[in-house]
Amino acid sequence: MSLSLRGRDVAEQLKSSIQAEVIGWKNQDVEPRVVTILVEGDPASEYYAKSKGRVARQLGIEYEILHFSRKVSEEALRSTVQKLNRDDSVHGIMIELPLPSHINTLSVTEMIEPHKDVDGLTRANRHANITGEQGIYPATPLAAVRLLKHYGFSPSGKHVALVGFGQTVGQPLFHVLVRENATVTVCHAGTPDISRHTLASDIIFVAVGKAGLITEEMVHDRHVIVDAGINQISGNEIVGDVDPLVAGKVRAMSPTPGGVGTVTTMQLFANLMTALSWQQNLGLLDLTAVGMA
Ligand SMILES: NC(=O)C1=CN([C@@H]2O[C@H](COP(=O)(O)OP(=O)(O)OC[C@H]3O[C@@H](n4cnc5c(N)ncnc54)[C@H](OP(=O)(O)O)[C@@H]3O)[C@@H](O)[C@H]2O)C=CC1
Ligand SMILES: Nc1nc(=O)c2c([nH]1)NC[C@@H]1CN(c3ccc(C(=O)N[C@@H](CCC(=O)O)C(=O)O)cc3)C=[N+]21
Repeated sequence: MSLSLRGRDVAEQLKSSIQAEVIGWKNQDVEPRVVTILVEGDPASEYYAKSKGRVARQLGIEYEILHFSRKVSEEALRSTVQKLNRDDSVHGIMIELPLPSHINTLSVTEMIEPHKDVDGLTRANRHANITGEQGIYPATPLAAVRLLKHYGFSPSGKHVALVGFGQTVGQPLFHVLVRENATVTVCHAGTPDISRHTLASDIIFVAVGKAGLITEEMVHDRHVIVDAGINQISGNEIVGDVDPLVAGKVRAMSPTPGGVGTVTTMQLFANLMTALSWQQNLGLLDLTAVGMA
């Protein structure tokens, strides 16, 4: 029987520690507050913006969605971000991606004050993740590693096959894994024989966005697999990048839904706590200690 790396317990544990921190801030008269910029028209973005709101409520964090029409100008979004940067009652700013094609995404995300950039999207925070300096690192990579470590699997000294080197997950995850002392082989669309690399690895992380990409022939029975992929198939069904048949062939695997995504939402608010300490000049938390709840 293979082990299912479910995210729920991990998220619950993280939730308790965030709740305690929120109470700590409120005792100091700081009301943790985040604002999400949502350009209407992308159903997935609207769904995630709302689900983050539900989690925020459970945590006692104030959460506001600013809605914009699809025709919104780049300048309007940039000036909104600037206004939020200056507002001391706002501790975190999130922009739902993707933005409509007439908007240069980077020109908007770069406006976010790095101390309020809970998604870790800005150049300053991306760079911090590469060098290991103080910063806010992207939530999904932190969530993926947190999930793995929660179940007692350490990437340290292990050979990891990382499949997918995208901006949101794979690329930042590479740096987190190397800092965790893993030896990482990166596979992407240009890699001819991915199975060669997965079969030589101990742990597989996958974040591509292609259902059924990782098949039975690509795994062995000692593999631990963390699947961050999200694919919407037939109507509302969500699946990962790993063929479901693989689950029975490996030592452990994260399910989708119920795996990395569940932890990601909570990790965003853990990032907000990091942002708050940074803003209040109390020094950053140790971001490399993703295994510490
Ligand atoms: N669980 C969660 O909380 C989250 C999940 N996601 C999901 O993670 C996935 C990745 O997202 P993101 O980082 O934005 O990815 P991108 O779309 O930016 O990049 C995709 C990556 O996959 C690679 N790739 C494409 N086709 C193949 C293939 N056939 N074989 C191997 N590699 C391939 C690309 O290669 P190349 O570099 O050569 O083009 C690229 O590196 C998506 O499914 C997304 O929905 C995203 C955010 C949060
Ligand atoms: N800069 C940026 N950062 C992101 O973090 C980011 C992004 N862009 N673009 C879109 C994707 C998508 N994303 C998800 C977050 C949580 C769940 C989640 O909670 N999933 C649950 C529930 C799914 C369901 O309700 O069926 C699960 O997998 O179990 C999913 C997907 C973040 N994204």
